[in-house]
Amino acid sequence: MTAVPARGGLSFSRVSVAYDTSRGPVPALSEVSLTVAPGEFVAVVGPSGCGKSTLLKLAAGLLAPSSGTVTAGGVPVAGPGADRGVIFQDYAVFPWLTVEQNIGFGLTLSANRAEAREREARVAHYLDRMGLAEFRHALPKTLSGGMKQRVALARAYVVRPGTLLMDEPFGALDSQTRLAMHDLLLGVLRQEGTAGLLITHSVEEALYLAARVVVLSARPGRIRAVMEVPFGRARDHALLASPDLARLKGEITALVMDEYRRQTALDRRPAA
Ligand SMILES: Nc1ncnc2c1ncn2[C@@H]1O[C@H](COP(=O)(O)OP(=O)(O)OP(=O)(O)O)[C@@H](O)[C@H]1O
Repeated sequence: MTAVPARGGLSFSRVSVAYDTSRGPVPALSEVSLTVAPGEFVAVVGPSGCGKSTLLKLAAGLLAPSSGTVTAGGVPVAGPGADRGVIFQDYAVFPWLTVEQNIGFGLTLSANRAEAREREARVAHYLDRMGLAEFRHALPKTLSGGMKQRVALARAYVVRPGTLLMDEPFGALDSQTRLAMHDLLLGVLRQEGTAGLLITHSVEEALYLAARVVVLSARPGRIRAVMEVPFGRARDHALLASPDLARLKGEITALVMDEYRRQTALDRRPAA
């Protein structure tokens, strides 16, 4: 197969975020510098509350940094854009649209006749791959949580964004569906040359999907470690039983637990 061009990509340069609250500023990220190359998929792990979602919101253009710069595809992020597909953990689907209309939503506006045919084919492809073909005319309220999340994933994939931004997108899925969705994502990344940033609590998921795993420190999140994942691009389920994966999982889990303990100690400190 001819290699597809690598697309998308992100750059965070010395990015800090402090949220304004009634109790004063809450620092969430501190001096984070990270590059996701075009076509590269990077996972971020770290203790709860360390700033992972904040990092993703910056890339999505839903939040501006207090200092530092964020670019997507080489362009400064000034807000949300079609070049970035965002998937959150909470099945963000439109309740008044059918499954099929939800999946095709991002394609509707630009459709001329040739595009409309292409659009239908793409929507049908993802309805099928997500196991949702039978439910194409169903409204989201009639679907399980896991099915709604598959609709949200399909809606992001179908528009072929250069960069996918994913915040715990597989957390609510049963373990078999999760594995199937991992493989589908790997296929999308390979076929479309898509770059991405994945936030996950699962070190194993991070290692199975990503080229690099970033460990964030206790709040305010700093980069504690960046681990290269030495498994190449072709991943399969045999990897999950490999000693190499187990060793890396152990190393990364130890770092996350170390930061978790620091975070817990910080949270117990009386407010100044
Ligand atoms: N809108 C907000 N206003 C004030 N503080 C916020 C806001 N959003 C997040 N925070 C705080 O910023 C810190 C980082 O939050 P963030 O959601 O990025 O962490 P996280 O690593 O994604 O957490 P989790 O793994 O639990 O989802 C937390 O202390 C959180 O309470």
